[in-house]
Amino acid sequence: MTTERQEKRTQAQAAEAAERKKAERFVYQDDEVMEKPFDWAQFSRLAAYIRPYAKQLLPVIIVAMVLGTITKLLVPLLLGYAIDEVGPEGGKNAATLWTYCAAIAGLFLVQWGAGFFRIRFTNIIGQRVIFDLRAHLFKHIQKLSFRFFDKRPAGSILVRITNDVNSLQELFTNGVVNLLIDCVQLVGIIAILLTLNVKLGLAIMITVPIMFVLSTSLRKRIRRVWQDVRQKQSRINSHLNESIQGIKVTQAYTQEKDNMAFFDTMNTSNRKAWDLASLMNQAFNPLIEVTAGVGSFILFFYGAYLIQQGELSIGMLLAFATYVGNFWEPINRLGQMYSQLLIAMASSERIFEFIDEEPTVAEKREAKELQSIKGDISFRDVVFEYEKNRPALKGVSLEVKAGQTIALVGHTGSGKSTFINLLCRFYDPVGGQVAIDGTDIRDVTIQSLRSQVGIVLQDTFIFSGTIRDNIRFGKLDATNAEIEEAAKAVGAHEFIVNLPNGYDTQVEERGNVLSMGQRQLLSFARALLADPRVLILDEATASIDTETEAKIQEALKKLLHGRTSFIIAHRLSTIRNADQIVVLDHGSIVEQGDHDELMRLQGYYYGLIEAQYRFLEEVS
Ligand SMILES: Nc1ncnc2c1ncn2[C@@H]1O[C@H](COP(=O)(O)OP(=O)(O)OP(=O)(O)O)[C@@H](O)[C@H]1O
Repeated sequence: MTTERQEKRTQAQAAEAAERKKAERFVYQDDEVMEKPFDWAQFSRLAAYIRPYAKQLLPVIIVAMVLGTITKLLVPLLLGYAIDEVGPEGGKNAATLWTYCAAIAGLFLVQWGAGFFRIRFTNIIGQRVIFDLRAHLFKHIQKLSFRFFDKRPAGSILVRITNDVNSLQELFTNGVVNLLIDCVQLVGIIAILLTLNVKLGLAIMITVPIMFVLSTSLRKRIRRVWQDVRQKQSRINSHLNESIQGIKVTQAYTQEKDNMAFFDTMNTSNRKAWDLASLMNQAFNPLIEVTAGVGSFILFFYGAYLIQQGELSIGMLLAFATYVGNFWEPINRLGQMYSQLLIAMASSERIFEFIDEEPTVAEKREAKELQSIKGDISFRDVVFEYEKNRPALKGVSLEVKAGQTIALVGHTGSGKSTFINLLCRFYDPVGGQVAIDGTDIRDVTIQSLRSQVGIVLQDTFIFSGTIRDNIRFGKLDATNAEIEEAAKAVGAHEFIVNLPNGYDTQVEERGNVLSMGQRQLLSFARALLADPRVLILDEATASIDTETEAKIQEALKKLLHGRTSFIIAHRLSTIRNADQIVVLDHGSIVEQGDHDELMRLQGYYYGLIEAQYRFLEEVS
């Protein structure tokens, strides 16, 4: 029997290990803490977003809140008095009853009106605050430097702008006001209960500590299991995102089955966490009800005794019963609110972490506008490292005359993209200087620099919108005629007019409906329209058909004409036509000159070209 059990256990352990191994393929870091302790400094920072609307809207909310609470507290009292006065001992007539009825109806009306205005105005404030916070965050993120994005996956940035901001929404729309209302209501009820009858009031309050202990200890556990659910859900989301983005690779390597199995594991674990969480929730609510039931039991039992003793009237007992009913509601809600507050604390901490991030490429206070440039570029002993003590450029010096075309070549990781990143000032060098027309690019405004430096990336980014909009991205105020002219100049017009809606054809995000060559031509048109004095081009490595290749070469000639250009070149034809070829290796310029000079040298460049020829011969 024992050996059987042992065998079963070993089998289970083996299965678990296999699952773990499978799960190791995808690692999703749960660096995002779901809850944080309450922090005043952070709360007041959040509250600062309310300030612009406070003067206008807060008075209405406060008046509505106070009116709503007072009327709610008055109703049971009036009910009690009505019963006592009209009852056998009071001896008043039906007219008194009608007066009470009218008064109570009036109170309900006021309560409704107050509730209406309170909800309306808190929602307005909540929405405005979230709108401002999201805008502030997005605006700030747009300004951040590449270093910031190097460290973070796009998904996690997205989560902060969407989920974290949303989790604050509930807090701002209802949370804070409800919290205040509940506190005021609780204090009010306790005061009324003790005033009406101290003995009965105190007797009922015995249940408060029980309720409090139950509520806080259980809620803590419930919070933890819900936290687990959220974490598992967020992992599923990350995996979904990755799976959809990488679906082509998954299908190409026929990994669907494994992928599905992994997803199943995550999905199951999420379901189990959910089951546990909802089970605990279900256990919690009846427990609260039972405790409330104990309160009611004390109320009626002890209340009846006090009536017998002549210390309490029937009306007051009924009033008590209504108050006690209203008593558990805020206590229960306060617990929920507390969880919400802790989640909001974690979210706001993450949001402020981004907002506090300073762009590493900062603009000097005294930065000048870079006037219309000629296009002379110099790199003077430029040193750069992405990570400490791992230089990506080791003292690079280069002089380029306006209008020249420079081909940057070198093995992968030699520093070509880094060179370009520094020229666009996506990063600042740690040593040396990059200058345009003799001016250090750190002394000018980023906007005036980048508006004169155009960049065409290898992986052309196509935004969702029309073809026309995508070209217009180069110059937002371009007319349709200018757009078509640019497209014609680079030879893109022909394929565009053959699309179903010509220039108005909708292309989805990343331009999946367009071929590689078409996307390139589109990005050339975009760059030509922008008409920058300095052009940077990361040439696509993928080979395309010879006809498109010829078109692209033709377009390139147009694009490069009359501007200083830097091309991370992969095509021999582009390299040959360059005025200067700069060969980089391990972050240093190892050779420099035109094609013939470098070939004669039979050095590094010669080796690169030879290797390319050999490769082409082997392939063909
Ligand atoms: N964001 C980054 N963070 C850390 N290191 C980086 C980063 N980008 C590049 N590097 C490192 O800097 C060095 C130079 O990279 P760079 O991208 O400039 O090379 P490259 O010549 O453009 O390569 P490729 O031809 O493959 O694009 C490499 O060692 C690379 O690993």
